[in-house]
Amino acid sequence: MSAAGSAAGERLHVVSLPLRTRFRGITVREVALVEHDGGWGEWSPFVEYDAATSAPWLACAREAAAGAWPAPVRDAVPVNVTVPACDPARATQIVAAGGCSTAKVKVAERGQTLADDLARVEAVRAALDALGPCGRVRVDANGAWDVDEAVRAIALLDRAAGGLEYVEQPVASVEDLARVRRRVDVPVAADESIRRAADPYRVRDLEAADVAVLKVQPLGGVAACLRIAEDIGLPVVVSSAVESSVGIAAGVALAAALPELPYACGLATVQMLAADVLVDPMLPVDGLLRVPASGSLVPDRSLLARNAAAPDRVAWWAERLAAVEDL
Ligand SMILES: O=C(O)CCC(=O)c1ccccc1C(=O)O
Ligand SMILES: [Mg+2]
Repeated sequence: MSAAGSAAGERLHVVSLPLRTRFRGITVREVALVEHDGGWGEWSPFVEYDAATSAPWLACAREAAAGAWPAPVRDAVPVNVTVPACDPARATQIVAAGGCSTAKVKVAERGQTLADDLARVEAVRAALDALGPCGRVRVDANGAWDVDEAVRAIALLDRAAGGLEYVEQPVASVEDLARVRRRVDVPVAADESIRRAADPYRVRDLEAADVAVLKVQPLGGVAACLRIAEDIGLPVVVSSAVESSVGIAAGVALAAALPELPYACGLATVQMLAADVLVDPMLPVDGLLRVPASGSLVPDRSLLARNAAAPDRVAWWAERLAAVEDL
């Protein structure tokens, strides 16, 4: 069995979900699901994260399991297809299968060149145009460029995309983000500068971004993100950490509760998984994710069993949970 006991009647179920295409250097996404009093939440900090980094992710899972999400103001959330740093032929397939008119393309991956990124973005633009007239392309560099590299790459990618909707985290530091923003016409989105920062509001104070990307787990849950959204004064894109459908439901709850949602959200990532924990997974139809009426979702027992992680991994997650609780 994949369950391990923990504090106060909480149970942890660890599953190992294969990815269809390598992403962030991983081919399997290991996630823990927290069950408490009939409620469920996902706790899935990446395996390399330490206890302190993993703590807000646990707060998000417990908020979900407690059924403590705010009421939605919309019944569907527009989403983007996510294109890993793959070859152009694979990118074409992913966009065609995704059925979303907005694509987010990973760029600046270690070991690849700008020419690789340009070829991928050109393929994505062509695949979107084959789907319909309103295709949008955004790119995410995960902070990999320096300022000069970013300025040059953004100009070329903007051309290859036939216009970029925005560039996400082109450089690592918030100071550099502000420098890039002053040198390019393409809007700049902040991701790591918010979710990994001691102070997410420096992005606002330095006028470093046009868009705030919020991920519910690293930022401590739906209520915490709603507060950040209100205070940061930027349009928000809710994005996933490549979660099972249970984790995606938390992102959907945030996106559904935001007063304004001007951009497609990065919540279609169940498309990247070859297995999931719900019989009816959180997959978009025509670029829209339906907001579930019941809020937090209950995983299917047989899918939990089928995708259960190995016993040594279950033990590792139980220890990890104990380490977060000892903080
Ligand atoms: O936003 C998306 O389209 C998908 C989610 C995504 O890109 C992501 C997933 C896991 C970890 C980091 C990131 C990221 O946005 O950098
Ligand atoms: Mg990002």
